[in-house]
Amino acid sequence: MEKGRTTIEVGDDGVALISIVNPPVNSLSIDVLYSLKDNYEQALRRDDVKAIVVTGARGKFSGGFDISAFSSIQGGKIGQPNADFISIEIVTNTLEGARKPSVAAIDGLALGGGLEIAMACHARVSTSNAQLGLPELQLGVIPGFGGTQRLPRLVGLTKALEMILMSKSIKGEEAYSLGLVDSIVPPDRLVTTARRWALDIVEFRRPWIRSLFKTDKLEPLGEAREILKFARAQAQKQAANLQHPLVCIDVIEEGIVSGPLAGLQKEASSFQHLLTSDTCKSLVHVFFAQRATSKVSGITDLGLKARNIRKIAILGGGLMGSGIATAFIMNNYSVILKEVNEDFLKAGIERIKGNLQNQVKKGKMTDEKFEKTFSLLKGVLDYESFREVDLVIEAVIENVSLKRQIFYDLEKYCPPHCVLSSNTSTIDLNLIGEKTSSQDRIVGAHFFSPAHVMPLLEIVRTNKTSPQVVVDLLDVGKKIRKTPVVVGNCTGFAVNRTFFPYTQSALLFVDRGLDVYKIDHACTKFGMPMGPFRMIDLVGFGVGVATGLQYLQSFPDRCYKSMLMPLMLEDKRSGEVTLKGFYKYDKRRKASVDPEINKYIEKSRKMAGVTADPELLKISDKDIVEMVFLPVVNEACRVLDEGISVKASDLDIASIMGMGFPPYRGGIIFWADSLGASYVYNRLEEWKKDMVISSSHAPI
Ligand SMILES: C[C@H](O)CC(=O)SCCNC(=O)CCNC(=O)[C@H](O)C(C)(C)COP(=O)(O)OP(=O)(O)OC[C@H]1O[C@@H](n2cnc3c(N)ncnc32)[C@H](O)[C@@H]1OP(=O)(O)O
Repeated sequence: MEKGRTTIEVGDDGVALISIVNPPVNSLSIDVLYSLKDNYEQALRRDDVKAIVVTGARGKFSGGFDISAFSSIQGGKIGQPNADFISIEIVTNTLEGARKPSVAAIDGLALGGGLEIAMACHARVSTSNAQLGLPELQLGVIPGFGGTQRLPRLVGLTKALEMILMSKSIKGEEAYSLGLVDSIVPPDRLVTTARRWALDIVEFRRPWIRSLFKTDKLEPLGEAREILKFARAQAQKQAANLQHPLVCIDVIEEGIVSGPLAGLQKEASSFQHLLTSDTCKSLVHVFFAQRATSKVSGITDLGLKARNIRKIAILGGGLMGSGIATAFIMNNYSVILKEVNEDFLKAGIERIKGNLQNQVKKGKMTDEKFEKTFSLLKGVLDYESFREVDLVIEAVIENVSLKRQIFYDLEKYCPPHCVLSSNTSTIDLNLIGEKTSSQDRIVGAHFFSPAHVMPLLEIVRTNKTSPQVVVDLLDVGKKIRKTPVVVGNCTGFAVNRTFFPYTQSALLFVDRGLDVYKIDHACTKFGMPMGPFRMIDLVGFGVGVATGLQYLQSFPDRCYKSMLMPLMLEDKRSGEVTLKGFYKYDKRRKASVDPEINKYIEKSRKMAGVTADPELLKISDKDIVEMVFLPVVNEACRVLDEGISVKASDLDIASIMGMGFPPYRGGIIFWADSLGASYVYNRLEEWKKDMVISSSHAPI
């Protein structure tokens, strides 16, 4: 692979154009940074150079420090970069401190270290579409090349904190209005404008600004301290387990209180320290694992090109179908929604309209865009208009014979190139396609609810699904901004199957004496958005019991048959929809504990023939988390062993995006690896001995 570098080209106007060249995103490898320093020094030495313009090759300024180097540093393959040297010697002394002015010409990306280089230049010219930001916190580190010091001085503390703590990037236009860039120009005039700007600085027609020493945008000290205090409280509230946002705030504060040079020193040492933290290792793993999901051996390496899929038909306008339709129209696809009668169709269309109206309410969609998006939807009651569709997604209720009939009909009405997919979350696709001779184009497109919000798309292939169909769906998934994982066919597929022990073990431990709310609390403290019981309430007991039955049929050897949910269902407690489940809910759906559940628990224990073990009441949150998640790890290993998932990292992404597993723990398998295989094995063996699991009563 070619090494990253920068190039230098001196024009007749006396401007040296230094370009960052390191495809695909012009990341800043150590080679690039040293080459940047060399070329700057050359420009400063040469008498024919009056000023410098820095830009990125092929319309991208830079995507920031080379993240692949993070893994190499963490794995000990290469030494730690000297952040002090890069930030102070290269970025501050050589670039910002140069005795010739420089201007950044920004197109495409200026992220992380990329924006930090641009901020060290004496002015910035940008295109309106450029994307500027400091997303380092997403990787478990903080900006390390001066970003914590220069951004607040360019845009003010409040905006800088918002951009850094939320890893929020902004477009060129907004950057201009904030003062982060000095001018917006079309791409074809970018470099010429930047050259002219640099010469104007030489000729004193424009100011020569060193952003590190700007003070006009900084709030007065007292006010700044209040803003930082608020930011600290917010950071702790949002992710109590994370340290690096707090470190970042400390570093920013240091610069404000003790001056920018002290701030730079603290930033460099903190960056260096965080680079080898567990959080950074996990988040870097997640970054690459997410990108690896769309590289599927034996499918995406065959040289197949995705076909142009434009017309989509969706069967079923229930919660899932309407969510899926929303996801497609929001990404400019024409969608036909089919229902069985006028009333259902109307309800489905209303749901989709409601989803879009929510976007408008949240300020994410204009009224005009709403009208345009909604007009992409067409409701129908028959298959006539299916003759031209490229992709069908069936999202009707989980009933095998109904689905079988639907696919039989689809084969008759849809054109032969049309991809026939099902959104089933559990049913074997071979059964669904049994009556057809189109099994090569039958595939699972399993979305997660709410489908227009949740980022994961599980693409399920059977032994007969053609690679072309998978390639097509991968492409469509990307276009509707989903992260796809390609998996094999079995009950529950990869994601739900891996996670079914999450609720199973929780139910088992409640029968054995653990407290429902203590389990949920331990899981949320670990970083889950909600514990298993709150999740069951949200999904609804009806679905919970039905899927439990499916697992019982497919995996009878390892299903725990708790009576707790069926008992509660008998009393019409079925979760959040009935305002009563494991929790009780007020009208605004706020959950609170409900002592009434104890009577069901007692009954359930009795039916299981067990008495509560008082020892279990004393166990730590760490033990609870392991008791709930290690069985999930065990199932994940089975899923890998059977080839349902081909890469462990796919399950990491699925656990994060489908189940809310905390990304800063790297995903279910990455987390298990951090504990070690023998530790996981020994703990599971321990519990197996302690708890002889009865299987004599009705399923969950
Ligand atoms: C000291 C400094 O303060 C520290 C830093 O700068 S840390 C780095 C800060 N920068 C970032 O976090 C940006 C990370 N990258 C991104 O968000 C996105 O990749 C992007 C917005 C740049 C481009 O997105 P998109 O066009 O969808 O393409 P995407 O598939 O993500 O990336 C394209 C390729 O570039 C790679 N890539 C992207 N950013 C990279 C980076 N900073 N370093 C190394 N590789 C990078 C990806 O791994 C991917 O490689 P692949 O094709 O082999 O899978």
